[in-house]
Formats: sequence, structure tokens, C-alpha cells
Amino acid sequence: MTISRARQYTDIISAATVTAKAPKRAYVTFLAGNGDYVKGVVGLAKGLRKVNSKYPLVVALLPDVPEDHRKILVDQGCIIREIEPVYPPENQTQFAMAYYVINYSKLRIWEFVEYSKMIYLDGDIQVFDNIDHLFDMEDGYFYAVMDCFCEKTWSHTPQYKIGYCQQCPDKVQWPSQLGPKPPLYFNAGMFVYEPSLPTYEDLLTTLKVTPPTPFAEQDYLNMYFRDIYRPIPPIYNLVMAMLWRHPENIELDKAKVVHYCAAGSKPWRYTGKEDNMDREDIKTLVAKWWEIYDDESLDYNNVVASGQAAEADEDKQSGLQLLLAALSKAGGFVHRINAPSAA
Ligand SMILES: O=c1ccn([C@@H]2O[C@H](COP(=O)(O)OP(=O)(O)O)[C@@H](O)[C@H]2O)c(=O)[nH]1
Ligand SMILES: OC[C@H]1O[C@H](O[C@@H]2[C@@H](O)[C@H](O)[C@@H](O)[C@H](O)[C@@H]2O)[C@H](O)[C@@H](O)[C@H]1O
Ligand SMILES: [Mn+2]
Repeated sequence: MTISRARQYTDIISAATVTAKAPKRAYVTFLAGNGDYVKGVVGLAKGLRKVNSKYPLVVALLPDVPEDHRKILVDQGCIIREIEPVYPPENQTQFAMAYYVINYSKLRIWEFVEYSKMIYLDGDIQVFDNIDHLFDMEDGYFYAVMDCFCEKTWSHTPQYKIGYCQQCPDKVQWPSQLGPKPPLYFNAGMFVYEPSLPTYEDLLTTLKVTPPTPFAEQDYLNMYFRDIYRPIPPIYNLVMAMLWRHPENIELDKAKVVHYCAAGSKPWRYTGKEDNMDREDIKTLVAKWWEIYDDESLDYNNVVASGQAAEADEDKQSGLQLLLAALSKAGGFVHRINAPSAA
């Protein structure tokens, strides 16, 4: 084989290895409307930066998110991806919250197949400790934290009516006359999943023939992934109501992810007037959220600038070392520079 042919093969192999990149991972959140949830997403982006997460934050946003909000997110280092809304079939359902109807649009994130694995986080979530290790959990499952049925948002359900909650299954036994105990049910504000086009297509097709229910896409995702759902500890999604509903299941100081989903707990709208919002732990969690949101050192441009400054400094240092090394070849000169000054 001639040299040039061997060289050709080497070039092809090196090109192939470059293109066969390691599978990509990212966090992803969802943003709709022109309201103040954009503050939640900015807070989340800064929180992930503060815990030195290795992966970027993708924001799946609806067409109604205004240009100035998109710029804010790009300036915070987010990767924005516009998605089309997903609506459930025509229905008379009374959603637990009227705006939940837009949450079906979250289903678009299964189309982000340039990523092999993603962690979805609601915009009203903050990450206080690094959770990158969750990406290394076994593939082929849907990981999320179990929800709680005790808030009045669940008053439409049989479990609420009889006082049953999966967080304390022995407190009120599930009566056999109501049929089988409900399967484990997760909160859809945080989950670890693998984007996949076949799953994406099937999610949208199945949705067309699935009557909507009060918790909208959360109910739907629970039904759809029921067979591969694996519960993960509540430290990965502290559903706020757990603090007063099941304090025995919570170790607040160990919570890595806090979900500001209780009524009145959204930090950017917090007044402290709603039920439970005057609790000291809630006030502390809201203050912790604002500490990150207001921390300018966590702004993407400042982090990049300080990184560039450090790099420039490093370059300067290594440049100086190179210069000194070159000079040392000139014999002795460097000793005078390095020689400790006579005390
Ligand atoms: O006006 C809205 C309402 C919701 N969301 C997004 O949809 C998610 C789910 O809604 P929310 O967190 O309010 O539901 P909860 O967890 O409080 O039930 C939010 O976190 C946001 O990411 C949004 O961007 N704009
Ligand atoms: O569209 C349905 C939503 O349902 C869930 O929120 C609920 C749920 O957590 C209840 O258990 C609480 O009682 C309630 O306060 C809270 O709003 C998800 O957090 C959210 O992302 C989204 O899927
Ligand atoms: Mn939420």
C-alpha cells in the first residue's frame, strides 16, 4: 500500500471518529406565554450553572414566547427550540388548573433526538446540587419522583376522597371494592427520559384517542410510561406540598431539586398570603431561589467573561513559562529572574 493510500485511510478513520461523537445529553425545560415564567427558566439556567452542571439547558418554547424573552434566554446560555403546541382531543374536562391544557406541548421534547438522554425540569424548579449523575442511570426506563395526592388539587379523585396517598400507603388502606390500588404515580415536573422518534409519534397518536383528565399531560405520561416508570428519591424533585403533607418522607437539607409547585410558591410571584406560604421553610426556599436569580456572577456573559479572563491569564502564564524556557536555553539569565530576592 502506498504512503498516500495509507494516509487516505488514516484521514477517513480520523474523520469517522470525529463524527461519531459521544451521545449528547442536555437538560430541557418548557416555556409558554409572555408572562413571568421566563424568570423561572432564567433562575433554572443560573442554578444549573452554579452547580457546575456539564450539560446545557434546552428551552422548548411555544410560538407565543416573545422575542425579548427569547433573547434573555439566549443571553443566559440557553439553547432555545421553538415547538408547536400539542392539544388534547376535544373535551369537556375540567383541568385541575385551566392553563394545564398547554402542558401537553411538553410532549414535543421526545422529538429532540439529537440528544440520547435528557432530564426535563419544569420552569418552576430549582437545582441546588449537581444531579448530572442521573444521566448515567440505566437506559430504557422513565425515572421520576412520586407525587402526593393530598392537596385539594386532587379533590376530584377517589384517593383524595378516601384519604389514600401513595406517600403513606398504610395510613388508609386502599379498599378492594374500589378495584386495584392505583399504580405508582409520578410528578411530571422532573423526569429522566430518552428522546425517540417512534415514541414521539406514538405519544401523539395515542393522545388523539385518550380522553383528557384533570392533570393533563402528567396523567397522560403516567398512563403511557406506566410499565417502565422507576421511582427515584424525593431529593430529586421536592414537590413542595410534601413539606406539610408528608414531612416524615422529606429531608429538606438533602433536597437537590426543589419544585415550587404549591399554590403561591412561585418565587417570582411570592406574596406569602396563600395557605402554608407563611412557613419558615417556604420563606427560606423562596429566598434561596432569589439568591441565585439575583446573583450576577452566575449570568452567562459574566461566567464566559471570567472564564476568558482566566484563560487569558493562563495563556499569559504559559506564554511566560515558554519565554522563560526559551531564555533558560540562553544560559543562566532565568536564574536571576527566578532567584529569590535576598531577604
Ligand atoms: O404560563 C405558563 C404555565 C406553565 N409554563 C410551563 O409549564 C410548566 C408546568 O406548569 P406549572 O409548573 O405551573 O405546573 P405545576 O408544577 O405548578 O403544577 C411550568 O413549570 C413552565 O415550565 C409556562 O411556561 N408558562
Ligand atoms: O399539567 C399538570 C401539572 O401537574 C403537576 O403539578 C401538580 C402536581 O404536582 C400536583 O400533585 C400538585 O398537587 C399540584 O400542586 C401541582 O400543580 C406537575 O408539577 C406539572 O409539571 C404539570 O405536569
Ligand atoms: Mn411545576
